[in-house]
This record gives sequence, structure tokens and C-alpha cells, in this order.
Amino acid sequence: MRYTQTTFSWRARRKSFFYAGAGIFHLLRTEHNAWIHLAITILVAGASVYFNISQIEIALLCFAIGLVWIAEMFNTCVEKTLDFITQKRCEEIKRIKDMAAGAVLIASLVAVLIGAIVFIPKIIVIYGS
Ligand SMILES: Nc1ncnc2c1ncn2[C@@H]1O[C@H](COP(=O)(O)OP(=O)(O)OP(=O)(O)O)[C@@H](O)[C@H]1O
Repeated sequence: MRYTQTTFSWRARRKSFFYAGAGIFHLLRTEHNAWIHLAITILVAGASVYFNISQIEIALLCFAIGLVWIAEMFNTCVEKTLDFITQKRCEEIKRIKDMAAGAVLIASLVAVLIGAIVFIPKIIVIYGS
């Protein structure tokens, strides 16, 4: 079976989107961390409506949320690839997995910082007095 295609085809492009969607759906179905990201994403969307935030703030939050989702997906891919290659415990695999998890942590910290910059002033204005 051939996996590479030389001629452009809309059908093949549409299928690629479907495969990507299936990948996201699989992550949502199987990864507990993704459930937490989804809950926080819904919470942030709700807070954005409630506090009536500006367009630039929406853009910043979309960037932050997207960053966390992308980091989580790549982290899961790294973990699953390594587990597929070997189930053996080894120090090098631990280092690689911990670095990939570190990328999620960095993305999450950036997202928390952006969320704090956007929402804390609004919370103070509404509930501070
Ligand atoms: N094959 C392995 N060899 C050595 N260390 C491993 C291996 N697999 C996982 N580890 C390490 O064991 C610790 C726990 O890993 P594990 O994947 O169970 O937890 P986790 O990072 O919380 O994963 P999850 O995202 O699935 O909740 C991590 O430090 C990880 O790097």
C-alpha cells in the first residue's frame, strides 16, 4: 500500500482533516489530562463571556489555550511512541518523557500567567470594592 501521493487531491486533503480530527477525539477519549484541559478551556470560555473581554484578550487566551493543547498532544505522542517502542524501564526514556512533560508544564504556566493578566484586573474591578 502506498502512503505518499504525488498529485494534489481535495479528497485526500479532506481525509487528512478527518484523520486529524480523529486524533484529537482519541486524545479526548483516552487521556485524563485532556479532560482537565477541556474543563479549563470551557471555564475560560465562560469567564470570557461573563467578563466581556476585548478582542485582543480573546486572541491572547486562544493563543494560551492552543499552546497547552498542542504541548499536551505532542507530549502524549512522545509517551505513546516510547511505550510502543519498548516497555522496558530505562533512564534515557525517563529523561525524554520528563522533558516532554516539562513542555506541558511551561505551556500551562504561560497560560496561567496570561489568564491572570486578563482576568485578575476585571475580578478586582467587579468584586474588589
Ligand atoms: N519506560 C520508562 N522508563 C523509565 N522511566 C519511565 C518510563 N515510563 C515512564 N517513566 C517515568 O515514570 C514517571 C511516571 O511516568 P508516567 O507516564 O506513569 O506518569 P505521568 O507523566 O504522570 O503520565 P500521564 O501523562 O500518563 O499521567 C515519569 O517520571 C516518567 O518519566
